[in-house]
Amino acid sequence: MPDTLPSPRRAAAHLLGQVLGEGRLLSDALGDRDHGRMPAEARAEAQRLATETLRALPRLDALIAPHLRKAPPLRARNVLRIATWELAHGGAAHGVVNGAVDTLAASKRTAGFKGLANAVLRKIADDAPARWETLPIPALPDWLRGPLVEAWGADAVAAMERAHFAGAPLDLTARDDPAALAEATGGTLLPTGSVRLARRAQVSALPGYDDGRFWVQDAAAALPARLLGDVTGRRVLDMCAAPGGKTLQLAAAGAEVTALDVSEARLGRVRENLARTGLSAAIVAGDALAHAGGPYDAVLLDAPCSATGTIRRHPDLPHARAGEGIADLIELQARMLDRALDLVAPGGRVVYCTCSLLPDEGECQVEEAIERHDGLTVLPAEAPGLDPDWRTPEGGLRLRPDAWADRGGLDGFYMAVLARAG
Ligand SMILES: C[S@@+](CC[C@H](N)C(=O)[O-])C[C@H]1O[C@@H](n2cnc3c(N)ncnc32)[C@H](O)[C@@H]1O
Repeated sequence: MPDTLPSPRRAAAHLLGQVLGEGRLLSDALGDRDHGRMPAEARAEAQRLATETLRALPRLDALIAPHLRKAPPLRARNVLRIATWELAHGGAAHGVVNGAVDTLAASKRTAGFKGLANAVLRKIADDAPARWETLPIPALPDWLRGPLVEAWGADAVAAMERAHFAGAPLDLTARDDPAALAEATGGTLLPTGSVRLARRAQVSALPGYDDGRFWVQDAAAALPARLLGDVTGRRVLDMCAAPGGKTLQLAAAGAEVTALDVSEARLGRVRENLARTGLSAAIVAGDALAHAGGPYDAVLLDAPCSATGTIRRHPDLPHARAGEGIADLIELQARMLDRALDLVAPGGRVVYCTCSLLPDEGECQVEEAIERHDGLTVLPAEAPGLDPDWRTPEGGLRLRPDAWADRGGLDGFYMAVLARAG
């Protein structure tokens, strides 16, 4: 990027190029130094444009395609996609078209497409808002759709795709008083104890942020720590802790927490979160497979996974990835679960969880662990507000994005409470 700071539209086009051209996750591209130089508001707007464009990509391409004889290169196509999203969502034609033309003009590589963009976008502006709702809900790519249809059926996957397209509300976990947080923020207190805000909000401007009264955490992601029950004074290992949502919950509930993670950089986020909330935990940087502490009264293993349960928030994921690496993650999850069972004291509990929609990273891991370990049992999951529909045959909980559709959905998650023989 040049010395002058890019407009949010140009920065959004760059982010799209990183995801669709380079196969990078948006969260990684957002961490690039050049992006970090932009003012916070422009950064947030660029992220919003890139995220919503990725969420709607097939619809946008369907609106653009009839007006093109030949697809322009990716950079120019991404500018057209962003502008089309804006036009379909109430953007004034004049401003959006000029913005797209300026974005193309800012780079030698795209300047030649100014005239094309001007002509195409003017035509799209005429009918995009009316046609938008008539277009199909974007489908997941085949690499993910196939296994999900096999696991959950075609109707369930269609419902998940609707949930992905609808996006996610903003969920908060209260440090100490969920009802007071709901009142202060104008949010809804969910049956499981999270506070849900229907509208987008600048998190750091919400009441109680500076005093550390809450942290952002999806309602599904807030459940695994709750499944450990009363942890007051208990030694708990949070085995894959960063950025720390579950560490904060455990510390707020009175546990003596060890927050372990292999990523020193990500542990920086845990430190920041602990400092803001005034909570404490022992932070350990290291590989969970080599961790030699303990024994612990309980272990929470939020294992690295495909993150396919978070597509509502991260619609870049199915575009940046094509299922590569999942087999390695499944093997790592099994080894980590074995390690967690070694580190917990006899009679202690291990909560295993992943934010994945794939049974291979959830239900199957627990079934296979039970076959590998004599005396290992699955305890019934207990926490306020659990829906009976979430319970699975092997004793865990399966949460899908299409759950709680009338309340705004949930991230996809799997979790189970395992007890080592005493
Ligand atoms: C799903 S995220 C954890 C989210 C976290 N529990 C929370 O609630 O904020 C998975 C984490 O596993 C960490 N990780 C990956 N491999 C690891 C390993 N071998 N040992 C320890 N941590 C690891 C990653 O750095 C990442 O922070």
